Amino acid sequence: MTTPVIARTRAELAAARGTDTVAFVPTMGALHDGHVQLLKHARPLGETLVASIFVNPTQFAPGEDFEDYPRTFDADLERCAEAGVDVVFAPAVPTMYPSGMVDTVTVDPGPLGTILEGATRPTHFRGVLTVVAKLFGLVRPDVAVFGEKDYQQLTLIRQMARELALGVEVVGCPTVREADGLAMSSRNRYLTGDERETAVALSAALRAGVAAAADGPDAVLAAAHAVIDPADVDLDYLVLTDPELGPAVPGQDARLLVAARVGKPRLLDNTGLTLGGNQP
Ligand SMILES: Nc1ncnc2c1ncn2[C@@H]1O[C@H](COP(=O)(O)OP(=O)(O)OP(=O)(O)O)[C@@H](O)[C@H]1O
Ligand SMILES: CC(C)(CO)[C@@H](O)C(=O)[O-]
Ligand code: BAL
Repeated sequence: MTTPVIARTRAELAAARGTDTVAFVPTMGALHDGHVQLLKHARPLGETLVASIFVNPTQFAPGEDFEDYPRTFDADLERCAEAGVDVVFAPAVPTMYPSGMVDTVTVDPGPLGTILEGATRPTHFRGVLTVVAKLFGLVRPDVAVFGEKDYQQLTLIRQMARELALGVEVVGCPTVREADGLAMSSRNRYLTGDERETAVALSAALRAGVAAAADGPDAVLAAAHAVIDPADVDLDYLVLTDPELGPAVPGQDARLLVAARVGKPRLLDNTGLTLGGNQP
């Protein structure tokens, strides 16, 4: 087991990073087995493995859970050590935002940032992409690993790295689930016992959609909707797209994405599938 170096400042990070190739896993902490899987996936992808733990204020809108977001630094450090992390970058807010939260240059996520999550959280992806761009600038990774659980985020970060030529290879990692199918998420700890049982409907809906894939897009959506009881689950969206989040095409690979509030937390899940049906 390694003991990670903890870097709090930009100078400490630069010293700890060294000159070897770097694989990087950005997180907001409250680490669970999903994060550990990302770290294990990233471990062989660089000589040095850097994880960041930073609850980024600019991706939370006023009234969202920035203050309440779980912070479990000591336990996170143990999980990082077990997963072979060399450097944990855990900056304070002014280290990431030296001028305060008033950066005049930010990353515009473009049209993809306004749909799905972006329709409900209109400032979210600007905050995510801006902090990820800053983290890339500070950590200077060769490879960065993100979870498919946040599929729209992964898609946007890939697009940013490609279109802004950031020189970072963005790698996606499959969603890690609880035994009953619920996607692991730091916010699952907000669920009460009853809500935890209800929350399994999201992954069950995705499985029902996948089981109907051969019958085409309408059948997928009908099967998935049939699993969700609107009395318990406050559904935000349940949609079928192509893998780039454009319109789904019969006969081709697709993505089925769901977001819903179950009690306090807003939960996300998604899956890949191949649609039956005739191509137009
Ligand atoms: N169940 C999971 N499987 C795979 N990757 C995951 C999972 N949960 C989170 N990740 C990934 O971990 C990285 C850090 O995510 P973050 O720290 O926001 O955790 P989270 O569990 O998604 O938290 P939240 O509950 O706030 O959405 C992201 O790339 C995210 O997609
Ligand atoms: C990518 C990220 C670390 C940026 O704050 C965050 O959105 C997350 O943990 O998914
Ligand atoms: N993993 C998503 C981070 C957020 O909801 O702010």
